Amino acid sequence: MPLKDYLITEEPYYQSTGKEIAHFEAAYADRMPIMLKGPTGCGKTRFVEHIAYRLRKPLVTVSCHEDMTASDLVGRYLLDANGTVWQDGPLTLAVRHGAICYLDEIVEARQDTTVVIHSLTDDRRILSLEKKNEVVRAHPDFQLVISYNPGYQSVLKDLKESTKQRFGAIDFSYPSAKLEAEIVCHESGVEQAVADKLVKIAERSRNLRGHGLEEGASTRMLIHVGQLINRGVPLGEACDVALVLPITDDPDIRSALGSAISACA
Ligand SMILES: Nc1ncnc2c1ncn2[C@@H]1O[C@H](COP(=O)(O)OP(=O)(O)OP(=O)(O)O)[C@@H](O)[C@H]1O
Repeated sequence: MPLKDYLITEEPYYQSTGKEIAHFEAAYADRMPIMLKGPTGCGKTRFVEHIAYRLRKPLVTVSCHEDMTASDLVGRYLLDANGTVWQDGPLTLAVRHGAICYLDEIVEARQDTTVVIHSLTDDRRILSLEKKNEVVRAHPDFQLVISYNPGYQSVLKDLKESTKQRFGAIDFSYPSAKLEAEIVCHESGVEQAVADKLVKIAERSRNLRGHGLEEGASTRMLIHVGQLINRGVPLGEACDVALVLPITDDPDIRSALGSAISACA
């Protein structure tokens, strides 16, 4: 099994927040490409890990960035003692061997990269390795999943309509307060009462979105705060280190967050 290192053998902890598991599994039955939409740190990656485990499929994850080229995805010739050898990139690996390929923040990647996925995400289901002069037909189990944060997009940096329209989409947002507190307890080890406070603080920070903050505190940030508290750092200081300072440099917003923290602590 060439992709055995990519199989998730232990069930990743995931709290479902709606019908996302059923919708994904229905889409997977037809290998429909899926886009996970939502803010940073709200559980998209954890969800796809959980789904890959449920479906018993290997998961190949690629974090996209602006310097990423098509070759980083599909592969390239490398020099070795015997001359040049072809090395499959992560996408080609997934296509050949039937993994779920998760392209995180694909909009960050250059246009030539996004175009590579077009022939894979319509009924052709093929990947052209132009440098190798090979066309790879997707394994029947292959599925493409991308993530997309609508908050970050601008006219200059957005997926082309012809890319978007190849995907079904599942919306993610922060979990309800009760669920989010449960997640923070589970992931950081803090008590319920502390997790409840952190979730209240996060809610207040999310209300500042569009009023000086690009995004409010994510579930991931709350877990970081909880982890510091678990190491003996007082709540206010933990919030400073893992929430206020990373999220903004604006003194007014820092002070607004500080007041929210004092009110909830
Ligand atoms: N529904 C959930 N069930 C379990 N854990 C969750 C859930 N939502 C968030 N988490 C926790 O929050 C952390 C951050 O979530 P995750 O890495 O999945 O975010 P993301 O949406 O993929 O972020 P990014 O867009 O920045 O990659 C996870 O490692 C996990 O600990």
